[in-house]
Amino acid sequence: MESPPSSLESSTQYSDSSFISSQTIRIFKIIVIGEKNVGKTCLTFRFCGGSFPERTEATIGVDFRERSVEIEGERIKLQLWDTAGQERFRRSMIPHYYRNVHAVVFVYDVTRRDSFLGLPLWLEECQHHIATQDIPRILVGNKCDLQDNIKVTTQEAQQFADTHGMPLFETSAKALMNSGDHIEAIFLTLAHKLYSHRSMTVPTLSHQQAHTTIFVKDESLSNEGNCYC
Ligand SMILES: Nc1nc2c(ncn2[C@@H]2O[C@H](COP(=O)(O)OP(=O)(O)OP(=O)(O)O)[C@@H](O)[C@H]2O)c(=O)[nH]1
Ligand SMILES: [Mg+2]
Repeated sequence: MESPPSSLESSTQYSDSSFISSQTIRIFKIIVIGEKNVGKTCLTFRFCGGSFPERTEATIGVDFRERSVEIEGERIKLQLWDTAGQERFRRSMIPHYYRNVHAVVFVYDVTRRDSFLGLPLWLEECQHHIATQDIPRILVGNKCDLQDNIKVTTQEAQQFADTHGMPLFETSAKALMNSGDHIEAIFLTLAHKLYSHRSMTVPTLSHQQAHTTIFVKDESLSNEGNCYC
């Protein structure tokens, strides 16, 4: 599979184009994984696009989103891999998801117990495909705006997170949580972890905004004719 495009949806841009042409920038690959419909696309869109998408469709293969942030005076690029939750849309992509990954975001839906109870399988998959187990990982419970329908308590989620050595964030891609932008804070926390953890330095290619989807070839998708991976 080709490398993902270097420049995608982002709410942050450089203002000085001379800076872009003369600098390199560290790029961090972050995969966002979890059951279908937990809100992976909405969370990544919200962080990179700034808003809650009106409408989403099941992710097929992977969508790339990217955002530059400044940490302690250094501009770094977070490349978010918004992965497919549905088995048939992700099966053949799994090795690509995990290759050279720098951080993992596990997402569950606080209104769906199955998405929480399935987390051990996602961790197992991750463990199976990543050689180094010390990369930053975080757990995100999404859809906290649906307060009357919460099926996973903070306590049990925290216990699970503690057991697996991950910080837990409960949030909503839809609503503003607390006073500030909670989603922003979650990804920036991860960015700080990455900044002081490990890195990959590659030249920056472009500052144009774009958005690209890679479709996955899967025999079970009888009507999906195009494959670009
Ligand atoms: N109320 C509420 N709905 C949400 C939230 N996040 C996502 N949704 C809704 O949940 C549904 C699924 O969201 P997606 O972001 O497409 O889910 P996904 O995890 O990317 O799903 P797959 O791509 O199939 O794996 C959509 O109808 C969203 O509008 C949230 O924070 N609150
Ligand atoms: Mg999706």
